Amino acid sequence: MQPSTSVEQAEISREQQYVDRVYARLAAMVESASAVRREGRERGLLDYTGQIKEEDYRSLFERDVLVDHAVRRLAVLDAQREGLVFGRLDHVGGEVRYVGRIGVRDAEHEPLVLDWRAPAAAVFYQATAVDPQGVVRRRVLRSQGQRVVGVEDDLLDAENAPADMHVVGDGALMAALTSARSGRMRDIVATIQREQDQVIRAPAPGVTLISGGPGTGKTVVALHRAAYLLYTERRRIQGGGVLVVGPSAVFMSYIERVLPSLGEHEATLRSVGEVVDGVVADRSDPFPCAVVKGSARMRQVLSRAARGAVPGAPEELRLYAAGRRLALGARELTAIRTDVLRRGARRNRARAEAVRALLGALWKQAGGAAGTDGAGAGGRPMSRAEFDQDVRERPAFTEFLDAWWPNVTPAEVLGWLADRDRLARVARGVLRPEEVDLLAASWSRPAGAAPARSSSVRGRTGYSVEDVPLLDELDALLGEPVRPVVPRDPFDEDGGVQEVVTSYDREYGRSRGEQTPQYDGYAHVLVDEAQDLSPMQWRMLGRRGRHASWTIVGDPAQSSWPDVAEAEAARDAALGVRTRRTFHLDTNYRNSAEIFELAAEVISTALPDVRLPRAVRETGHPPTHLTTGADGRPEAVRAAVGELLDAVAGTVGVVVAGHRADEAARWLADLGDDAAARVVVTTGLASKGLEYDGVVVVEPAEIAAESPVGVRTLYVVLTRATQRLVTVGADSGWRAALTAPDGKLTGTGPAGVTDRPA
Ligand SMILES: Nc1ncnc2c1ncn2[C@@H]1O[C@H](COP(=O)(O)OP(=O)(O)OP(=O)(O)O)[C@@H](O)[C@H]1O
Repeated sequence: MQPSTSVEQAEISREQQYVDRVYARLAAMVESASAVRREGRERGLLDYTGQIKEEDYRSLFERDVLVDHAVRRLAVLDAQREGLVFGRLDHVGGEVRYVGRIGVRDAEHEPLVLDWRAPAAAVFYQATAVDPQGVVRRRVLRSQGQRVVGVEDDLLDAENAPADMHVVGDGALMAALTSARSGRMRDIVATIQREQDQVIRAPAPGVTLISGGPGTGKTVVALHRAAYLLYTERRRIQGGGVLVVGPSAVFMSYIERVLPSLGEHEATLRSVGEVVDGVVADRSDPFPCAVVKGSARMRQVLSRAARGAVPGAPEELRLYAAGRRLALGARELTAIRTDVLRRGARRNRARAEAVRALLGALWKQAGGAAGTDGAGAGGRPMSRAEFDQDVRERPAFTEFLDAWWPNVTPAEVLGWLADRDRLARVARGVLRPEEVDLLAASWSRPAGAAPARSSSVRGRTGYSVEDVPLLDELDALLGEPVRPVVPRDPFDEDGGVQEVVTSYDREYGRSRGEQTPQYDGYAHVLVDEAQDLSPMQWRMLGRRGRHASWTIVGDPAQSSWPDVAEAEAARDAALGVRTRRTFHLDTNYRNSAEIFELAAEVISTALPDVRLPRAVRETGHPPTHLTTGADGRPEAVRAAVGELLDAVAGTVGVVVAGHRADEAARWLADLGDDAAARVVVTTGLASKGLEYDGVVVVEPAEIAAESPVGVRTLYVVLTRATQRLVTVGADSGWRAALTAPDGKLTGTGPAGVTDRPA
């Protein structure tokens, strides 16, 4: 049973034969789904003239079902070309099963490949040598395209292995972990570990909380869980959809291929700055301002702001009705507005109530309430209904109303708060004066600032990520304006027919790159890097998953949100009383043991009780520290990047404090095409969730100093590298200072570290 090259080649050829058979069958399945789609399209090419006949509707409906089914099928089949079959199980007694990204049956309906998510495939991930669960040998097939290039075996039950069974390969997991990173996350479907599989297959209802240190696979596991739930609960979940929320747009593009590679296209991926439909947040506020905007105290500020008078609104209503001059002054108008909105009414929904209150006040002034001298043109007393009708039709009233109680958008209300005095009034007793200054300044930035007036929340840029939950809160407080109900012809072009051809249109629309609409009532919400969410962000997400099941991924030790208790309270409010299931992952699959040792030392000093994961891989390359002096920084960084480009096959990340990002990009601008393709300059906060084969950390002390919880950000930064880590500092004091309890210098860096002057 010793591995040898020729034995391995023979095993690969044998597997290739099977894999070829599966691809041939897949081609036949694609052809038959394409034929169905063609037929559906042909049925749809009806030449309408005048009225549509009922049988045409039936035909359109059937076409829709056909196209819908065929298109979904093709999307699944098309996505699975690469490495379709990745696993094989040899059971006691000789039965062999193959596991793949999707299930494939032969023409007689016999299974050729089990879908990895099917219950029968679970054993592929769960069986171990201690508990083989009837499996003798587990084999992972490594492929490039449709070609099998390697096999990696685990012998789980030597006693039951037949004499002619070969066991080859060095282990699939190590091969996967040491392979070069491309800048896009890959799925791990072939090498999911047992404890990860338990999280992926946990029951759907309620809340699944996944914690674990850096690199423990939280993100990748959560994404596989989403694919698993879409498979096992397709009916429930497809109705509302899955929302996946991550920290940044860069992170979302880093993970965007994982679900499609698992055959799933149904999830909506949004960074936390893009959760509100149509709002594009293209920057983050500086830390002190972000902390105020994220705080739960903003609820009260916004609630007061949403109830305030519209700037420039008339302070008096004067009109002639019921034979009298009537007038309501500023105090009466304020009292009416306050009263209408006090009862929790949403401003844009409460216009009718405001009108009723105005009419009531005018009627009272006209003496109507006393029933004495309300009189029509001919001296006849006016009824209340006549009075109301009369007032409503007067231009003085309608013009007043449009100016006094217009529909207001969240963007407008946020814009009002750029006025410091107004903000100070609504924030009285809630925010400190210096906090008011920060916010007013952030909203009154001249160019690209949150616009003071716009027609809608949608389609605007210039907001910060921290503004987005505030806009969403205001949207909830203001409500959608009540629209007049226009009766619709159920068969008109824009109504009925559109409904009937939905799938056809959707498919056609997709090919033209159209966006699918956003749903607010998601069936499942997956939140990554949840430790960083502010209370206001939790409220925003809570509105999108009122009836959803949730998967929440986070690591408190990596948190950049200062008030953990406040954020947890907001999270608990968003999740309500749903059942919770918690999982903790303990193995760091990303970092080499040498690199993680340094990161562990840094975080343990700041958070002595932190539960650290175990890094499984040794490379023999401890981190290198370059001390540059004041002027040598650019040259040292360039040299370090050059060395890393030679040392690793994949990506190199250069991580700096926020204020150095532009200058660092300039240092590296002319390193050539290879560097342009593989090197990324990023900041501590922006590197969350990402990974690179080599990492250069520039001035770690500056990253740690960026916020009161900057040491946690530095911990994040020090855990981004898979293979090599270099730090560059003007002096070497940062290590001693960071790892010294109470800020005292210890004089020595962590063990196993190579020091070098640059
Ligand atoms: N079972 C596995 N097989 C192969 N690779 C794995 C496995 N589990 C995790 N990995 C790899 O480990 C790396 C870290 O995974 P991931 O980014 O999901 O970790 P994380 O816990 O979210 O990290 P962080 O908290 O630092 O963002 C990724 O490259 C991932 O593909």
